[in-house]
Amino acid sequence: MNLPKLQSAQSWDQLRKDESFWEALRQDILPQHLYHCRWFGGKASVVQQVFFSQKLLLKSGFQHYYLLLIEVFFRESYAHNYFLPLAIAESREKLPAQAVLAEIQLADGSFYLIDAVHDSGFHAALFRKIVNHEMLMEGNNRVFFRAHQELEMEPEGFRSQLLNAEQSNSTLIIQDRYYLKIFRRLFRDKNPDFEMNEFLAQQKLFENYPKLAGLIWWEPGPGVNISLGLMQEKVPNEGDAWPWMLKEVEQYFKNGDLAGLSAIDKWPLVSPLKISKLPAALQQNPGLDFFKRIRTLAQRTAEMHLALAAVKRDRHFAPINYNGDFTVWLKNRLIYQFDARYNLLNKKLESLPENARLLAEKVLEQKDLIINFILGFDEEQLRSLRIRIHGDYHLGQILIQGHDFFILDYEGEPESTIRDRKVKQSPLKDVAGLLRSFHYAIHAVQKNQNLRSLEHQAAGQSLYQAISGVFLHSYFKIAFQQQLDIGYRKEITYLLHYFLLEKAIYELGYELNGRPDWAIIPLEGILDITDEIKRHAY
Ligand SMILES: Nc1ncnc2c1ncn2[C@@H]1O[C@H](COP(=O)(O)OP(=O)(O)O)[C@@H](O)[C@H]1O
Ligand SMILES: O=P(O)(O)O[C@H]1O[C@H](CO)[C@@H](O[C@H]2O[C@H](CO)[C@@H](O)[C@H](O)[C@H]2O)[C@H](O)[C@H]1O
Repeated sequence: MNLPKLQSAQSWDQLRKDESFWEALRQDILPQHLYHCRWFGGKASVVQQVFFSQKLLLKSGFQHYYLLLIEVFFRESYAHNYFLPLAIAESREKLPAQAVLAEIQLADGSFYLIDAVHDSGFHAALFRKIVNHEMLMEGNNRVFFRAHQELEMEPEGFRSQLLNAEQSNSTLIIQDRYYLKIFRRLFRDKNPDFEMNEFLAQQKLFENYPKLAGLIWWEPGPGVNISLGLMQEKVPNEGDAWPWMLKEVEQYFKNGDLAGLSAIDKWPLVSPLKISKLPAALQQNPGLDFFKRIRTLAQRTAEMHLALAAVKRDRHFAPINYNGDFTVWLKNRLIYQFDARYNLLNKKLESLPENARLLAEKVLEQKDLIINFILGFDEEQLRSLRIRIHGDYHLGQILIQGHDFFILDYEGEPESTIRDRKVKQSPLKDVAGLLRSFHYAIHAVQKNQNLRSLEHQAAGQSLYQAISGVFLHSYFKIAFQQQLDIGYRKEITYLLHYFLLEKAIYELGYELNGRPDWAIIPLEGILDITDEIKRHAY
């Protein structure tokens, strides 16, 4: 690849002085470079201008790095802020192409200008600064590094690596003990992941999340906290719960007496079910051990919510009632989202495979029912409380450790603004997220293995209602015993229907934009839920 070239008469550590260098970087290099970055969320838009809103020099021994806050303006009249740390490298041999911005000729030599997350010296510098509680400062412009436990640099040398996952952030694994998540898209506010982890760490009521080890944030002026980094202890694990569930579902279809499993009576989507009441065929396959694990997952979910609901004094976390403002916000947001999805679906209809197109047409026919249901939300009918929730709860956010589960990534729904992600919601919204994820896993296996017979579909439905039922039974039991206010029975059913529909609509957009061959799953989900809504005649 032909790299752009930049030059300066200054050395790397004095480069601040050379305005023309930064102008060239801002105007000629960054607008193109951003499109190669995984974390850049504006790929579907056209970059018009890039500005540096802040620039600080980070020194660590003889190494120098520049920390940049960049503001990207799009032709579509909106803007994003990102964090871009810069380093120089003498060679680009071991670097992935997207790590390198330009070749640069400076007073102290020729280098490659790179994203500093690819430089292990930068990892060590960040960690050292966290360990020592350091601060970078130029006037009122400050970056804080704070450890949340006793940390030390390992004497026999520092080890780190950049996690190579499809991510919207950059994660460093440090000394194989800590995960340092560096937020790339920035907001003039605490990131919810940062805020929720700080809260859970102070409060010590919930155990099954990665323990907080350190934080990094930027204060460009008094009272402004821009979260830059969140460091947590590594949770030893056997992978996340998504592949685990896929494997269980695959086994289920492989081992199963399909005739018996598909003959099981159907029951409503959100009914709790005691393990001992499971039909015999399901007690054998996938088996009681599997359902006990689902019970543990429900317990951890309820414990997370109990911890998030426990503090009354902190206004960011104190549980609150439903009110008119919330209802207006919820309806507007969901109607807007549904409209956008409806139009997108119409636009993509012809390009969808035959089976997806048939489902899409059915979903399009449900437009009035869906809109009426969304607009029917009435806070006067609701007695339960709203709390801070996980917000993007699915099987991929849960790590498996032995027979237990750890819950990660409290950043909230990626498409929402930071303010929207912090709005207090029913904890049942998270529960609905996970129920959708169970549905996803079953349908993903059916899709990948082409298990499309009526028997396979009915056996899939039996499994889905059993997993959901066992999860709900256990979650409700703990919620009722420990006074987590999720509402009276009818309210719970209504809220679960509402959030199942909301999540499936969200997923439809996510899939149509990112992986259209998966769109069939939320389409099926929406149709299941609209059937239930019709049965309840809300
Ligand atoms: N503390 C941790 N312990 C073990 N694995 C972790 C930890 N934090 C993150 N991971 C791994 O990194 C992946 C991405 O982390 P996550 O917080 O979900 O980042 P992102 O918000 O960018 O998706 C997780 O799915 C998990 O596999
Ligand atoms: O990347 P994030 O963890 O923030 O979540 C986004 O990507 C998820 C896909 O990986 C998406 O989840 C959807 O697909 C999952 C299976 O891949 C499934 O378990 C979820 O239920 C389904 O919503 C998630 O919605 C999106 O925010």
